[in-house]
Amino acid sequence: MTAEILNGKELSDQLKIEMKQEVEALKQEDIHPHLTVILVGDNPASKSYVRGKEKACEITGIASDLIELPESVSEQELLLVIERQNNAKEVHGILVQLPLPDHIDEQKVIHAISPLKDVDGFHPINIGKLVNGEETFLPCTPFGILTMLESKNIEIEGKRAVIIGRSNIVGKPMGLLLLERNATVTYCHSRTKNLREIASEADILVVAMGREHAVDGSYVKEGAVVIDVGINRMDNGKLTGDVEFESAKEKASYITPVPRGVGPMTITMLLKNTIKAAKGLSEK
Ligand SMILES: Nc1nc2c(c(=O)[nH]1)N[C@@H](CN(C=O)c1ccc(C(=O)N[C@@H](CCC(=O)O)C(=O)O)cc1)CN2
Repeated sequence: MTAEILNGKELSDQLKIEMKQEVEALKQEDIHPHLTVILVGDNPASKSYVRGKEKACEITGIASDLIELPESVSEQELLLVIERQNNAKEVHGILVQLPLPDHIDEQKVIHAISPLKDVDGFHPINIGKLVNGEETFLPCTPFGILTMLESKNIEIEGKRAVIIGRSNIVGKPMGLLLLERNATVTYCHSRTKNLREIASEADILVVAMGREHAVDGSYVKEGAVVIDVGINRMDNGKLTGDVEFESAKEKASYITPVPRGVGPMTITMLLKNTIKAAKGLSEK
């Protein structure tokens, strides 16, 4: 079997056209979706992701502000900036680009963002709603993966899903979303024994390990859907995933590439959440 490629870039472009129309319609009702992105320091990858977010807002007509703070900013100062954005009536969504410098407590920062403006879906109130299966902002990467699966009508119910990686922003919420859709979910991580054996039982295999080519075709069941969340820069400067694409693609039914797979969907789902926040606030 050779897999069909799940092209996140193409799907993102299509969704952005639809969102542009939705934003135009909202503006007719005097609702102007507005996102504030806060970037601390000058990590090149973070800067590039933030630029991608600004560009995507521009394409869809969403207003965006970028607040750039120096690496040396204190936690207190950052919390004050967030508080100001929480109180700014025109702002619907707030996002603090991660990771943050070591002297800043990431959880404290996430807690400080109003749950109503938490378009990353990282606030414990929103995570709690996700656990309960209540309507909320879904974390953008898992939301993007789900949207890719749905775009191909890939069945989730009753399927065995294996998630390799247990981060708060990808692995944990991904498992919850699949569980909510009646998949049988197994989480694996760095201490998991017999990883290959467990992974090769998956109908849906999500790999978010942060290690170049950690998973190859021998981890993939014939006909499985393989989702690669990894973004690793190789010595030659090119990007590659956590999955060794060539061997995995020979076994899978669907597979995401890196680049142009999950990454672009992360940004597109942020726009979806910002529009949702704008609609929610307008109902008040
Ligand atoms: N506050 C947040 N911080 C971070 C998140 C997040 O969802 N919220 N996720 C990641 C980074 N990220 C978005 O912020 C992100 C990662 C990758 C891509 C992407 O489009 N990747 C491209 C390749 C880009 C390149 O050339 O470097 C691809 O895969 O095709 C977008 C967004 C951590 N931080």
